[in-house]
Amino acid sequence: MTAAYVALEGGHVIEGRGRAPGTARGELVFTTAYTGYEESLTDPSYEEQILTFSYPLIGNYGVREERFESDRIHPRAVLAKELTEDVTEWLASEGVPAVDHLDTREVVTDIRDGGAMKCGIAVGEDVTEEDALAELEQCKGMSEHTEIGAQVSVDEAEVHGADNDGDTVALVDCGAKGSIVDSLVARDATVHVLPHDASVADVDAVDPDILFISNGPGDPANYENAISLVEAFVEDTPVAGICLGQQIVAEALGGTTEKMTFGHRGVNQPVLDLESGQVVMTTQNHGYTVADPGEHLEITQINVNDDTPEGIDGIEYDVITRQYHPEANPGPEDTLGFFDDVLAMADVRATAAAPADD
Ligand SMILES: NC(=O)CC[C@H](N)C(=O)O
Repeated sequence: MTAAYVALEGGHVIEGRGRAPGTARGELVFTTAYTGYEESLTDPSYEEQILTFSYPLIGNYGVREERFESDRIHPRAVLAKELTEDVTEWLASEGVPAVDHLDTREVVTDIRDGGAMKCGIAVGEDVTEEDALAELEQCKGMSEHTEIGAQVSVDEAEVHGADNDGDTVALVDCGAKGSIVDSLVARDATVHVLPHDASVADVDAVDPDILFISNGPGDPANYENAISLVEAFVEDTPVAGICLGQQIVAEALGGTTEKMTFGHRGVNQPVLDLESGQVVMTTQNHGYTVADPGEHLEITQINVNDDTPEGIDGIEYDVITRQYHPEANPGPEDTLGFFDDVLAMADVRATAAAPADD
């Protein structure tokens, strides 16, 4: 059996069965999602993290590229109770260490008690506990990954839905999931996916109806350029954001963000809409949250479990953001209407700007 050691912050080492070999370090988090492992593993928001699946069997319906959210696996390593051959081969083919046959309840309880924590992993024929501890020793805290946006963003602008007749969206790619682009293109939008460090002139050049800030990994405070784009455009252009995007919009408009203890990761997070009183089930993957929306934004939706902000609207500006993932990959589709609401902001603007018809 291939040896596998998982060293947790504080020095506790857990042994498991080695599946995909290698060494890795990252922030240890867990997801309670029971389906959608292909979407989760290819979600760029998991960059620099080690992902524990609390659901006991991962890989039971194979691996299909059409379900991928990006072109590679983003977590640095994967832990589960049982990984199938299919998913193990996929992880191994991308050099991502994987461990199973360990007590994932113990790992999840440790994270719930201690918070998302640093972790080192060593998997292979000859590895020792010390190899995992050496990885742990070198592990940085999430907010120290100051260039994380560059690791996941496109380098050059891309256009999707070029032949569509609808709105033009400038999507600032801080690690965007593919299904966010697909959801907009399916609603007749032309989406210009711009690098995370796009300038004001780059955004102006596509003359967007909507400025959209994507999801992405790491600490929102490290996305200074995206924050400055929101500041530059919000007075004249409707702004939308998902997950990291909500946090960036809040930072830009005088709000603040903070790190949560262990965050929300799963596909059954209940969210209450404060106006309608309706609760919907949502997909989530975040470790930071908006602490204070500031005076230009109001909270419209909250998490039923812990009251954290899930939806935010602009007070005097056209802004809508969501902390959860309305694109629902994986996850329930209750929230897809968000994309219609975003694009409707452009229509309202156009109607208001049109000359009176009399
Ligand atoms: N999915 C995301 O966009 C995650 C946002 C941010 N990195 C967080 O962990 O809170």
